[in-house]
Amino acid sequence: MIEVKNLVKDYGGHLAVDHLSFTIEDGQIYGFLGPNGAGKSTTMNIMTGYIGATEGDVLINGHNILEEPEEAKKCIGYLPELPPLYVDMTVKEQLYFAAELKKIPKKEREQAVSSVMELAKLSDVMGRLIRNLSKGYRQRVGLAQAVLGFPPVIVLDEPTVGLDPKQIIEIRDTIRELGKKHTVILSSHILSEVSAVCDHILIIDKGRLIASDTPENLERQMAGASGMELLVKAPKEEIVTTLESIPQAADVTVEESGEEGIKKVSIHLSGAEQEDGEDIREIIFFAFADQRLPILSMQSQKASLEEVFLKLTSEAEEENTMVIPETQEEIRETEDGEGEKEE
Ligand SMILES: Nc1ncnc2c1ncn2[C@@H]1O[C@H](COP(=O)(O)OP(=O)(O)OP(=O)(O)O)[C@@H](O)[C@H]1O
Repeated sequence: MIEVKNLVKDYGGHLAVDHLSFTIEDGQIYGFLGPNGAGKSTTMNIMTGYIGATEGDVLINGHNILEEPEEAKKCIGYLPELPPLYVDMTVKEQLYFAAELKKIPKKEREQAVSSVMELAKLSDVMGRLIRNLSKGYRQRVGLAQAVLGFPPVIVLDEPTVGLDPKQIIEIRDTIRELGKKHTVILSSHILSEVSAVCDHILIIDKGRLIASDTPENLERQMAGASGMELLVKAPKEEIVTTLESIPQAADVTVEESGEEGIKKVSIHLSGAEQEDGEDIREIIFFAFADQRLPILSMQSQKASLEEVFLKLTSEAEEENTMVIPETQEEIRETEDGEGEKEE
């Protein structure tokens, strides 16, 4: 289990991570989702002991990454955004070198290296120099390196960035395979990427956690952003009056459909008003039927996960517009985020 408690990273006045807390349970695939600059890499770098935090704690299986870095790091394999590879080494040399750094006992190294080469499908290129490998193969070497020794937790920062569609599918399959026996945390700014492989999604924006749930629950939670579109044969006033009796119909627009006497009705449904088990389609149907107003068509519009993501991140944006830098100095700091640079 990983516990991230009240994590803060301040890059000289620019809060890249802003009091972030979450828990990662064992044996699941977690997606760390957020737009560019949300603070994903910074958080992952802190969680894996690459850089320090300004405030807060990270406990990996009970070991504090700052106080017991060796114990904590033993539990984690990390693929950073730019995998550290020696271009003058062959794939095999690189992996043996990584095995040595990870203190895998000498007699176990051969077995450890060959099993990760098999997992990352590198056996055919084991003798090639890394400088001669394609981006996709380099990524696989980085992944193999992270997985070496099969630590319980695997952290992957944007594992598919820059890969072609075939390579993306291959890496996803490998991640799914890893997820059977390991806790996997991967970051991405692409929603479809995360929803394709993850059991749980953490959405982060401007260094803050704005949602944490299963992909299904996130979609359900957003039922409020869903709506209905109807074609109704009735005058506008009667449509509006009929819909006034339905509390869930929060926002209604009635337009000409193009066909005489038929109106196009768009209903925005308010999630807060919806009760479990009730089907809004039936409620709307009977409301119009009672008034003898024929519905000619009815279509539900469910919020996609993409919309959930956009809505949540834009809500966070709106909240943030309240914080206006006052001095020129603050403006400059906010714009370039310069400060204590860490590599
Ligand atoms: N060493 C640094 N010094 C100053 N600011 C930094 C440094 N590293 C990152 N930042 C800033 O911190 C914020 C978060 O960056 P981070 O790389 O963690 O985001 P991210 O979510 O991983 O984005 P991306 O998907 O673009 O990598 C950004 O505004 C970035 O410019």
